[in-house]
Amino acid sequence: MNDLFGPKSSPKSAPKPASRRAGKPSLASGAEPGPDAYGAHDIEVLEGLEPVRRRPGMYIGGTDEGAYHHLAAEILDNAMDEAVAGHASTIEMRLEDAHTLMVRDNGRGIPIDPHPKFPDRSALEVILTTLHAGGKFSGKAYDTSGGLHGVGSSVVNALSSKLEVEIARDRVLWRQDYARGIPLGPLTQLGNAPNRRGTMIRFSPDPEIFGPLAFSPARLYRLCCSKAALFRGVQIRWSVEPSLLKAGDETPPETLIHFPNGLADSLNAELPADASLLAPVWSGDADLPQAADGRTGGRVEWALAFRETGQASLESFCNTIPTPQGGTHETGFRAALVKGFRAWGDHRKNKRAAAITAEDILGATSAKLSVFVRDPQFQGQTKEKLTSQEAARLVEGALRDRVDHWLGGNPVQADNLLAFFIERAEERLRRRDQRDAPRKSATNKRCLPGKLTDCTRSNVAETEIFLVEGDSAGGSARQARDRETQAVLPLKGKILNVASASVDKMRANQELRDLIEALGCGVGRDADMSRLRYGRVIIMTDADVDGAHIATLLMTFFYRELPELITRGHLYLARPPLYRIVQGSKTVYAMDDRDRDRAIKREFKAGAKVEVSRFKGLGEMPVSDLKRTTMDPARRTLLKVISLPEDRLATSDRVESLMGRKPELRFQFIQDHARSVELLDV
Ligand SMILES: Nc1ncnc2c1ncn2[C@@H]1O[C@H](COP(=O)(O)OP(=O)(O)OP(=O)(O)O)[C@@H](O)[C@H]1O
Repeated sequence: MNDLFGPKSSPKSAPKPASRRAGKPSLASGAEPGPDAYGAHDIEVLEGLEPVRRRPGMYIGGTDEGAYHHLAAEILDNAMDEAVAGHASTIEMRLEDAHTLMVRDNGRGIPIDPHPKFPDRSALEVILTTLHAGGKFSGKAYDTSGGLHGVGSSVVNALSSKLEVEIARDRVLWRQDYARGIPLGPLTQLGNAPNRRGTMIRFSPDPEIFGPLAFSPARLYRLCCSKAALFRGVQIRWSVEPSLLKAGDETPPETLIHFPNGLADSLNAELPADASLLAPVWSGDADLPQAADGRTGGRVEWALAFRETGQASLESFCNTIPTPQGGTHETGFRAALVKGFRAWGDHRKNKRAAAITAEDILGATSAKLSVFVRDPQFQGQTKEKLTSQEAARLVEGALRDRVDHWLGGNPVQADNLLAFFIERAEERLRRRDQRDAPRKSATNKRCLPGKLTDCTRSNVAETEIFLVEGDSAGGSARQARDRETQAVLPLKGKILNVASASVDKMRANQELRDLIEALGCGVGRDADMSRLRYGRVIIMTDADVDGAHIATLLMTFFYRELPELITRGHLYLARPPLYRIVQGSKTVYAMDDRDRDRAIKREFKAGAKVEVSRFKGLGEMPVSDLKRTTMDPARRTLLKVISLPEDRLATSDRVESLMGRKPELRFQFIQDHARSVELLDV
């Protein structure tokens, strides 16, 4: 076996090993290191703030826009820590020019007395020029701070072409200036400051590190809003030099940001006006158990909006630091919610509640969670994930009781939510079973696509399947459907154009395969209508040009591959509205612009205000509207797709010219008919 560490050349010619006894390595005579030899001289020891400038990514996660704005967050976080500790009430952030930001607080001010370990330097200078210097290690000066590592300010200083700091303490104002982490002079007393206290930092990120990047007013403003929502005891005065706001930028040039109801205020502000909520926003806060030494154990605060439709989200924070990658506080939060709802199910003797998971709840919820804990552990300096083990237990413990109380105090609401989550859980299980079915049983011949949400009734004539455009519309349709008779199959975007595709390409296309499997009756020569699994096949796409295109592709597919679906009258088009028009308690839906204008003129009182909303797509449409206008058999209108026998030849020609392999025919048709197109929705 080769000795991996042994000499590569023959023992005879090998240089003698360097002596270790001398205490200092020596080189064998005549063996001067060549210019390429790797030795001690290659090992650099970076001192002071040099490592930050050489490897900024390690401290701020990179040198991109996110990292650039992370510098602002570091300074703002220090001011927030001062506020959360009860020493500051107002923070000011001003974007003075595209590259210069000023942050000021009215807290205690960074200490300026000489540091005991470095008596010739102020604590301020030590903080700004030394890594791992800070007042948050012991927990004496701050209970639950976002700062932990003692590097934030020094990193900002190292990466700034200039940084000015002013401290107002004991009615005296001090100032020191830095460039790239190096003090430009001593800390100097500027004079008396009888009405001022706290810290002001003005800095400009170094273009040598960040190139041409600049601050984004919108991003900084959002940062201030999200911080202010996390601590109701603080107000943030935001301003930006107005010339930095581009046309159309909705960022206010100056405003006072304050959320007296904390997370609930900010969640409400972010929810779309027409968000269909299953219950009013639920928010609250609770203390975490005290530490053994009697000091505060911290707090947890939450706000939840249970949504019938729309995008689910969970935004979490620890000690005001955003944790986009979640962590242990989220684990505790999820556990408290799921256990709470299952317990409510037990209380209601509803055994089906046992199937609920945290995903079933949070997959239909916009939520915010903020915790304040002592000595938090994060992953890395950018602190994107909380890893403190005890946070899960503390948060779950504090929240569990509150969930129980809330559900018990609002039983009707609790029952509604429970039913909704059970339905989500059962649907998830059904999907899983459908996916696993062919694997579980070799005798099960039918292999239904995983995306299909089937209906339960066995009498085929009474059932229908909705072919919908995309997963988001699929989600809404699943909620709006009648589970017994209506199935939903979401199709991803535009399906293959079968009129111009080869048979092999068609067979390989997953969307078409899913569709064929769901219908169950085969296509082409294999088609057997007696095996069709639904009485009606309904194409339901958005009421816009893309939707019409998808519907056309589907109709072409059926026309070519399963014509009997049309000739026997099984194929339909749903007619979702494009507009909802409301005046007082009256609501009217309109299919298109003309319909809308006519409705406004004829159906509503003239002069009074009407509210018109345009549905961006089926996925955005509130479930109740989708059900009422498009899916409920008692109230909807469907268009039946027909092909008259005498027209078949003409239809076939037209399909070939519009959808087939000869684009020149399509072009000719568009030219011939361009004048008859009145309105194009693009
Ligand atoms: N605005 C401020 N008011 C009072 N003290 C401050 C302020 N900003 C910074 N300090 C003091 O300076 C110390 C160092 O701050 P720095 O930002 O370098 O690190 P940190 O906040 O302790 O930890 P982290 O590196 O995790 O942010 C803080 O611990 C605090 O004692």
